[in-house]
Amino acid sequence: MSILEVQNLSISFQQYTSGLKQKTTRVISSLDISLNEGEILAVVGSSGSGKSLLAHAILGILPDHAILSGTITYDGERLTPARQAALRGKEIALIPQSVTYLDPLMRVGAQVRTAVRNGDAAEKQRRVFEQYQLDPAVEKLFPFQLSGGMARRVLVSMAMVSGARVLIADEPTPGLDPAVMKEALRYFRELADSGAAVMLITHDIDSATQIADKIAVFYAGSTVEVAPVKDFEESGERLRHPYSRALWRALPQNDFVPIPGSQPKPGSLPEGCTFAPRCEHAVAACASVQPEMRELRGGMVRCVHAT
Ligand SMILES: Nc1ncnc2c1ncn2[C@@H]1O[C@H](COP(=O)(O)OP(=O)(O)OP(=O)(O)O)[C@@H](O)[C@H]1O
Ligand code: NI
Repeated sequence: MSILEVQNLSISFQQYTSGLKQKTTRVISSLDISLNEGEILAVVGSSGSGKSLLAHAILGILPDHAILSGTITYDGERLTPARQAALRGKEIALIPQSVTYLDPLMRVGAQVRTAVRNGDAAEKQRRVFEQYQLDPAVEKLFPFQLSGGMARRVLVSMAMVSGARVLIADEPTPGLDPAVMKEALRYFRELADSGAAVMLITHDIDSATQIADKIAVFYAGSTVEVAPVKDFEESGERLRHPYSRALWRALPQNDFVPIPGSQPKPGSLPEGCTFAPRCEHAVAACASVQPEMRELRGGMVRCVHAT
């Protein structure tokens, strides 16, 4: 059952260009996504495609100058800013992409303990530190005294002790050593198997295919495809969107063929399909109308040609 639904989400930023002139730049457009209990949805896509902004929109932590439209529902009820504040870190937890989200003035053991909702906080914090190979002495340290990898393990620990029903992990693994990374991924799987919904934002398609149930592919501020993980196999011929196939084929273990061109920047998005300028199947119509997301073979795709 779906626990979190994002419908027709768009996000823009209003920025001053020169003097008092304002410019509105749309960074996410008409994005739909849903998270199911018991499932891991991996979100992949290149840098700047809008993955972190989606996470921040769900948590209600976008910067003040962000303009948001569309609806986000949690447990069948619309998420308002007040509800987001009440659920944040409790029912909906984030492992942020940046370690600057730790409170600089609070010892890290105490920070992790504040995230515990049920049971013995001290005991849970000690156990989770052990699980992620953090020495008991780390408890007493402040964030600035941690290495990048340690800070990341503290962030993962905080989310893990929260007992949240929805976990959004934004690039949780870079800088972790392979053993700790494997442990974290295994734990995401366990969380999902115990009924939570997990959104794993990652550049690492390989890890995503190992633990996710579905993969959403982002491109230039929206999803171009949502596919069951089994479609990411062999040469990717079961994938629905030309960009997903290109992304899959560009991996070193596949053909290692790069995609010519680059993702358009917000503010200079093409009129029609955002991928059309790089797509070998593009026809005139692709350049004029942005395709709608539609269901196809047990997944979703935003391409008029996909069959
Ligand atoms: N506060 C902001 N003001 C203006 N533009 C922003 C702001 N935050 C993000 N953006 C723009 O929104 C777009 C999406 O950013 P986002 O951080 O969501 O990308 P991402 O997919 O998470 O990338 P990465 O993989 O590098 O983390 C980028 O073009 C970024 O420059
Ligand atoms: Ni990001």
